[in-house]
Amino acid sequence: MVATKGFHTQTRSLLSMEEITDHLYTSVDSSDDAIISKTLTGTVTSWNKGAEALFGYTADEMLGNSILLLMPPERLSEESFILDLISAGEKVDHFDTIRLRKDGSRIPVSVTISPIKDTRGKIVGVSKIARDISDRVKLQITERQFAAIINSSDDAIVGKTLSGVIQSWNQGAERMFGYSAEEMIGWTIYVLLPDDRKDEETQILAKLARGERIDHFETVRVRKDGRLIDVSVSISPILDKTGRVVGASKIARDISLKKQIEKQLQLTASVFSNTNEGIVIADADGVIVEVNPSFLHISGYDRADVIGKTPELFRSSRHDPEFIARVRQALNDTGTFQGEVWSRRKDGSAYASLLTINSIKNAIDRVEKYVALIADITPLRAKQEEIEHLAHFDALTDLPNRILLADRLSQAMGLAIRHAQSLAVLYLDLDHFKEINDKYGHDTGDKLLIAVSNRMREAMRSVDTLSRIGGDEFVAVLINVGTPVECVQLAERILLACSQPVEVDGIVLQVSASIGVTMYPQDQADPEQLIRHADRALYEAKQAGRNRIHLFDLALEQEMTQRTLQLGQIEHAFVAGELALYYQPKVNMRSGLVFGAEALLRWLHPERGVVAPGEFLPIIEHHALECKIGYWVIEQGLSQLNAWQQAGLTISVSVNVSANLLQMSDFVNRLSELLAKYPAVQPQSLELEILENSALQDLNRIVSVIRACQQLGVCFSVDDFGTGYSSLTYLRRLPAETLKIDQSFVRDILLDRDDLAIVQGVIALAQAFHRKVIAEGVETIEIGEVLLDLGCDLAQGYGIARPMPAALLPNWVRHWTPHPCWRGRQ
Ligand SMILES: Nc1nc2c(ncn2[C@@H]2O[C@H](COP(=O)(O)OP(=O)(O)OP(=O)(O)O)[C@@H](O)[C@H]2O)c(=O)[nH]1
Repeated sequence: MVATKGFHTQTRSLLSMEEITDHLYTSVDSSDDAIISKTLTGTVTSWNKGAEALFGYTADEMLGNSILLLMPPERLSEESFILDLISAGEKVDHFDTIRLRKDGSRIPVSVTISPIKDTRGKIVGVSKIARDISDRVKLQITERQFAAIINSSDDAIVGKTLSGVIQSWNQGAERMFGYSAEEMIGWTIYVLLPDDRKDEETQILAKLARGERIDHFETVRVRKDGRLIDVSVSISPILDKTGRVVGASKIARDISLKKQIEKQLQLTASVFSNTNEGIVIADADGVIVEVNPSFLHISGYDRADVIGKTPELFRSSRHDPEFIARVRQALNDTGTFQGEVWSRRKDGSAYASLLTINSIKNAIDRVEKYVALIADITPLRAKQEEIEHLAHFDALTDLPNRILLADRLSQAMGLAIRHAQSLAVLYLDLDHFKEINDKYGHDTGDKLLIAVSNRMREAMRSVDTLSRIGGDEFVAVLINVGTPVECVQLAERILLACSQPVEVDGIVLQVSASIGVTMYPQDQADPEQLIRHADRALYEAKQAGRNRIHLFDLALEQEMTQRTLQLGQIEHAFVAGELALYYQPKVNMRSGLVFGAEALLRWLHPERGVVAPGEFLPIIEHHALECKIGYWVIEQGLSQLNAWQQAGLTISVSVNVSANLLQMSDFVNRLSELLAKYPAVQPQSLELEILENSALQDLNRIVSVIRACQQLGVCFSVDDFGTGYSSLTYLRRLPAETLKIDQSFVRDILLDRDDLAIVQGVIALAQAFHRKVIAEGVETIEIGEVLLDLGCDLAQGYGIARPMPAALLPNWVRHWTPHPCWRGRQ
C-alpha cells in the first residue's frame, strides 16, 4: 500500500484520476497477492483476482460477504484482534497466519493489513494484502527438519571451507569429537587430525578442490580429550551456483566399536586358524558347521568330509556307541563336557584327545551351537604310557618289575580266595650266572637273561606272571596250580626251559636255575611274605645243590615264627628281671655235709608262674640271648657265692654252661672278668656243669677251654653223664673233676637192673679215672641207700631238697640232717 501510495503520489500530476483508477485496478488485478478490502465490520468490499486465485472464491461470491469465511475456527479471534489494532490506526505488517480456502483447505498466508481512511482521515475500512507463503513455509519446515535431522544424527556432519575452516558443526560432531559448535565454528579442521595424519587433510582438500567426493574413507581422528577414534568419513564438495567448489560437507562416523569388533574377529579368526587345538563347531543338532585347520590336521579329514556330518564319524571303537549319547547328556545337564577321549582319524587309527565341549546359547537360553576343543594328547599319552611302562617293567627283559609283581600277586591272591584255588609263587635264580658274566662279559650276560626270560615266559601260561626282580632273579606267580605235585610240575617246565641251551652272539650257553616255591593259601602269608618264603625255599634249593625245585616248608616256617615270638618274650623277661636262679643243695649222704648247690634257672612268669628252663632254654640256643643269659647266670652264681660267704655259708655253687657259650672265643676272658668282679670268692667254689652231649661236639676245643678255665681255679663237672656216647678215650681226655650221673638212670635204679648196671659202671669209671661222682635225681631214701652201697656218697634230688630260692637255702642248710639210714651205712 505504501508502494501504491507512492505510485499514486508520483503519478498524480501526470495522469487523470480515472486513468489512475484504471491503472490501479489493473495493477491490483494483475497482482499475485490477494488484495482485499473490507469494512470495519468485516464485510468484503473488494476482492481482486489474486484473492480469487488464493482463496478459491470469486469476487461475486465474496463481495458483501463476511471476511470470516476465510477464518479457520481456531483463528476467529484473530479478526477482532486485528480490527482492534486497525481501529487504533495501526498497521499490521507481514502477519503470518492460516486462512481457509473455499475448498476447505488451509493455506499459509502473510497478511499486511492497513486501515482505509476517508478524506477526513476517518477509518472507514481495512485493506488487506495476503500472500501465499506455502512455499516459504514448506522451505522453512524442510530446513527445520533438515536441521533437526542433522542435529539428531549420531554422525558428525561438518561443513568447512576449502581451506579447512569449519562452518557448521552438528551435535553429532560435538558428541564424537568433544568440541562444541562454538568452539569449532571458524576454527580449523586440522585440530582433529593426529600429528601423523596431518597431510591426509591436505590430500582431501586437494581432491575436493577437483570436485571429487571421498566415500567411506576410514581413518583416525583425535578427540578434544586426546583420545583417538576410528572414523569413516564421506566428504562432498559444496558448489556455488556457478559450479565452483566453495567448501565441503563432511560426514564422519565413529567406527571405533566396529574396528574393535573387527579386531576381535580378526583375532578370533586367527586363533581359530592358528591354534594347535582342533576346533569343531556344531549346530544344536550336532551337525558340524565349521572346523579349523588344526582339527583337519589332527583328524586327517578334509573339510568337505566333515561339514554336515555328526561327531559319530570320529567315534573310536574304544568308546561304545552310547558314548556320544553320554556326552550329549552331560551337555544337556551342565552345558559342558570335558574328558579324555579316543577318536578315530580318517585312516582309522585312534588318537587320544582332551575334549572340551561348550554349548553356546542364544538370548532365549536355547542352545544354538556347540564348540568342541580337541587337544591331541596322543604324544603325551604315549609319553605317559612309556613312563608308566618304565615304572612297572624291567628295562632289560620287559618283564613286570617288583612293583607290578606286587600288584599282580595281590590280585591273584584275591582271585585265588574267591575261586577257592591255589596259586604258587616261584622265586627263581640262575645258577652260577656270575660265571657267564665273568667269562663272556656283561653284554652277553644281558642277552642270556633276555633269552632265558623269553624261554621261561613261553613255558608259562598266559595267565601267569613272570617278573624280573633284579640281576638273575625272577619271580613267577602261577595261578590255579592245583595240588603241590601239579605245582611242582609247572615249576619243572620252567626249570627245563631255563636249562635249554641258548645261542647268544654265536656262543651256545647253557645255565640251570634253582627255584623256591610256596603256595597260597596253604602258606597264609601276605604278598611280601610269600615272596620271602619262596626266596627261603630257593636258598634251600641252592644249598641242596642247585638246578632243582624246593618247596617252602610251612611247618618249619611256622616254628620259626613261633621261635621269633618266643625269643622276644624271653628277651623281655630277661630285661624285666623275670629270670631267677633257684638253688638245689648237693650233699654228702654219708657225712651229712651240704657242700654245694646247683644254680637252676627259672622264669618267674607273671602269668604262667615258675617256668622250668627246659621250656625256654632250647629256644634261645644259638641266639645271642643264649650267651647273654649264660654270662648272667655265671655272674648271678658268683654274686650269690659272695653273699653266702659273707653270711658264713661256705658251699660251692655250680652253674650250667652250654657248649655254645663255652666255645665263644672270649669265654675264658669273660669268665676271668666276672671272677675279678668278686675277688672274695674262691674260684674253686664255682663249678661249671657241661652237658656230656655238648662236650662231645668239638672235644679238642672244649678240652682246651676247660683247661684254661681250670687255670683260673674254676671246677667242672660233666652233667647227665651216661646219656652221651661216652667212651673211655673221651672220659680220659675230658679234664672235668666230677661226673654227674644222669637222673634218668638214678631214678629207676631200684626197678631197672640195666640202669643199676649203668650207675655202677659210671661209679666204677669215676673211681678208675680218679673223678668225683655225684648222682642227681635222688628222689627217695632207698635210692640214696643203694647209691651209698655202690660207693656214691654225693647226691642231689627231690629226696634231699627241691631247688629253692637263694634266700631259703641258708636256713635249709642249718636244719638239714641226712636220713638215719644213710648215716648208719658203712
Ligand atoms: N649281565 C647282567 N648281570 C647282572 C645283572 N644284574 C646283576 N648281574 C650279575 O648277576 C650275578 C648274580 O649272581 P648271583 O645270583 O649272586 O650268583 P650266581 O653266580 O648266579 O650263583 P648262584 O645264584 O649262587 O647259583 C652277579 O654277578 C651280578 O653282578 C644284569 O642286569 N645283567
